[in-house]
Amino acid sequence: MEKSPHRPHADVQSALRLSVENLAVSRGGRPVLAGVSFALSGGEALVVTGRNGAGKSTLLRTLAGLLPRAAGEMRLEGAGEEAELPQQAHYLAHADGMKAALSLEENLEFWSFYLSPAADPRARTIAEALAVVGLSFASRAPFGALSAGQKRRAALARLLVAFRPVWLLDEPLTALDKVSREKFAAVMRDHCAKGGLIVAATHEPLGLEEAGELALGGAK
Ligand SMILES: Nc1ncnc2c1ncn2[C@@H]1O[C@H](COP(=O)(O)OP(=O)(O)OP(=O)(O)O)[C@@H](O)[C@H]1O
Repeated sequence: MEKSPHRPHADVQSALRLSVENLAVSRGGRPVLAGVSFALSGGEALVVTGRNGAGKSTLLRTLAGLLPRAAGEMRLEGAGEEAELPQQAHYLAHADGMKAALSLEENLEFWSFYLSPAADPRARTIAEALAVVGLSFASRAPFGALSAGQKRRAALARLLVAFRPVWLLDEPLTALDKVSREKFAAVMRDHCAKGGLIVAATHEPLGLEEAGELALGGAK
């Protein structure tokens, strides 16, 4: 199960490193993950694959600090003083994490402040993030009035309005059309080019051709 993804951007010299060793996680008293090990550095991406129920979401939730480990180690190095992985990571789940009655702008204002209360030059403004995901025209619309793909694009904008070096993405392309998929692939490549790292669970190609792959088979 161990996999070492190769470097998509050899020129990126980043001290950022995420290492996971012998991770085991149980859910509902049943082992879901066992012996999961991988390591990746700034500039790299890891694509997590596996059948339904293999434990992809479980792995991401564990990395995000939302599920306890039964065994194993997870370490993030080189991210600065506040080096705890959950505080350094954006976690994009299946759910979009937005309030239906608030406008897109209001939702992103909340996330920007919540995720990064201090101004950070590496973060995009809300207007910039909405432009990147092609939703400038809907900034005042209530989130609940958006289409499924527009909602997902809004959720992706959340990754941009606060800077976090680690992106944990669960099926990020769900409901996105072809153009939006290509745009988001470029956003992910840009994040890696700037020294960030990505762990993404997916059933379909993400457009990160040089990413490593971790194929989960589920715990025996
Ligand atoms: N809240 C829960 N309580 C108990 N078991 C759970 C819970 N959530 C998930 N599981 C179990 O954990 C296992 C792994 O689920 P997980 O969602 O991580 O799989 P996945 O690989 O992401 O699947 P999919 O491709 O369907 O999204 C499954 O067998 C599932 O039934």
